Amino acid sequence: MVRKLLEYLGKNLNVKELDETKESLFMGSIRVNLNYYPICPNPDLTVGVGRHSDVSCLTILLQDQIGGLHVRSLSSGNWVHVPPVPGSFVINIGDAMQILSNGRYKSVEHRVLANGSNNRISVPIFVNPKPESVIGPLPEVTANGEEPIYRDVVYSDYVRYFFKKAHDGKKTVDFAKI
Ligand SMILES: O=C(O)CCC(=O)C(=O)O
Ligand SMILES: [Fe+2]
Repeated sequence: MVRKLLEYLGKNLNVKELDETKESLFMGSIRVNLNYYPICPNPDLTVGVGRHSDVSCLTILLQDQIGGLHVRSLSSGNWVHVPPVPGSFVINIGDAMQILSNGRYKSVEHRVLANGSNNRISVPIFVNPKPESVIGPLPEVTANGEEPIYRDVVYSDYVRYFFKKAHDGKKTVDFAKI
């Protein structure tokens, strides 16, 4: 499924096929997290997860029936609840895809609200470049003379920068801005 999605997203970027090089950029390493959000006695004073975008190319998220995930609308800036739909995944674009696509795809800012009456579990699968990959706007994207707006960065440096600081919305992407 991930491969199909990436092939489809790649077509829009002039990437004809997911050869070995592209495979290591788009899906060279996978990380699975298990998130547990216990009932919170003070949900109004607490965040579940602060606002951030994922450093992945794609995130495939399985959430339970409780809800609480919000994504930020690019057009209005409003937070939009992502209601759980049984048997479905939430698919999010991450920062690596934004950088590789020279900003054509935008990583989604999201957060999780604390819940005063239910425990919640979520399982994100982060589909990432290989740690040692150098990521920057793909040659297929800039071939038409489009100015790159991101520089080349080693993916593990990008991830290290993300984890060094508190969640701060979409600011991590600035690390790769020219
Ligand atoms: O729990 C969720 O729905 C999302 C968690 C999340 O954003 C993350 O682990 O990066
Ligand atoms: Fe996330």
